[in-house]
Amino acid sequence: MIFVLDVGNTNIVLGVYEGEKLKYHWRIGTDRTKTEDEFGMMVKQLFSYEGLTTKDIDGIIISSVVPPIMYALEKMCKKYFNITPMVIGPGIKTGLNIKYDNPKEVGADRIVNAVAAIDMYGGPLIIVDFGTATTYCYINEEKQYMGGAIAPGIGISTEALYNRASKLPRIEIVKPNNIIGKNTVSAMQAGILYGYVGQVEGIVTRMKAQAVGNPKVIATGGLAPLIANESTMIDVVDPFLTLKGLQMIYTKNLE
Ligand SMILES: Nc1ncnc2c1ncn2[C@@H]1O[C@H](COP(=O)(O)OP(=O)(O)O)[C@@H](O)[C@H]1O
Ligand SMILES: CC(C)(COP(=O)(O)O)[C@@H](O)C(=O)NCCC(=O)O
Ligand SMILES: [K+]
Repeated sequence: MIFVLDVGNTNIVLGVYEGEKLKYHWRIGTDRTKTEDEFGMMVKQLFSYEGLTTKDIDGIIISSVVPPIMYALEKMCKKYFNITPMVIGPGIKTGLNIKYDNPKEVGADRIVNAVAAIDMYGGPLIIVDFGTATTYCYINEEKQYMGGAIAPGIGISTEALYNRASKLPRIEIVKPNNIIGKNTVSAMQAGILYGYVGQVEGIVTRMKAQAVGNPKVIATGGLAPLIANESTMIDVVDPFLTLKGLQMIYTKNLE
């Protein structure tokens, strides 16, 4: 079995694949202060809850957009699994043709998502990832990664709102009963949810206007289901797109 880790700015999503099947998955906070031993104990506990041990794992692959956490994570892999992990970056084949000014600048999560989505859905594609940031990636009909857009994510935008406006509370991001809010909480929920739906529709419409063919729109990330429920523009929600891409890239790099 292989162990895959997707390190985002808010959460680390971990998975165990047996062949092409995702057998287990977990989500933990991206704590930049944790040591290799703390990560090791956390992983051991998650594993043991499922009856797994570190000895069941033959290989590890990590994608990260948080460089400061990598020292502890890589050390954890060596100490507790006795495995040097593959890390998405220089030296790892992805097969992706990247048309960014500087291809090295593209976030590893965006690359991994693109690899998985191209394999599963072909091109053209628009991938929307609702993470700390909301990213939009356009993949053309020739399966080239053309670039995209990066916007502040739903969670951090909501945080900015209550941090900067004294009378606005911290709220849960859920669908309100009405677009016309009758109290502060539901007015904020309406603004955030429908504001985001509008952003997605606005950006996707503009990207589609430039695209050749009709790109399929794939959504992933923590809050994807909530937004997808409110919009007909999202064709597929795939919460495990990044984990799938990691499994595929691992296999590609074994030969
Ligand atoms: N299952 C969930 N339910 C509700 N909110 C979530 C869930 N998972 C993540 N979030 C929220 O979505 C935002 C992005 O999370 P995530 O997709 O894990 O981001 P990243 O990949 O940047 O770490 C965060 O604000 C987080 O609090
Ligand atoms: C845009 C991101 C911050 C998204 O990260 P996330 O929301 O998943 O934590 C990340 O992909 C990143 O740091 N990218 C580098 C810049 C770029 O892709 O152009
Ligand atoms: K992510």
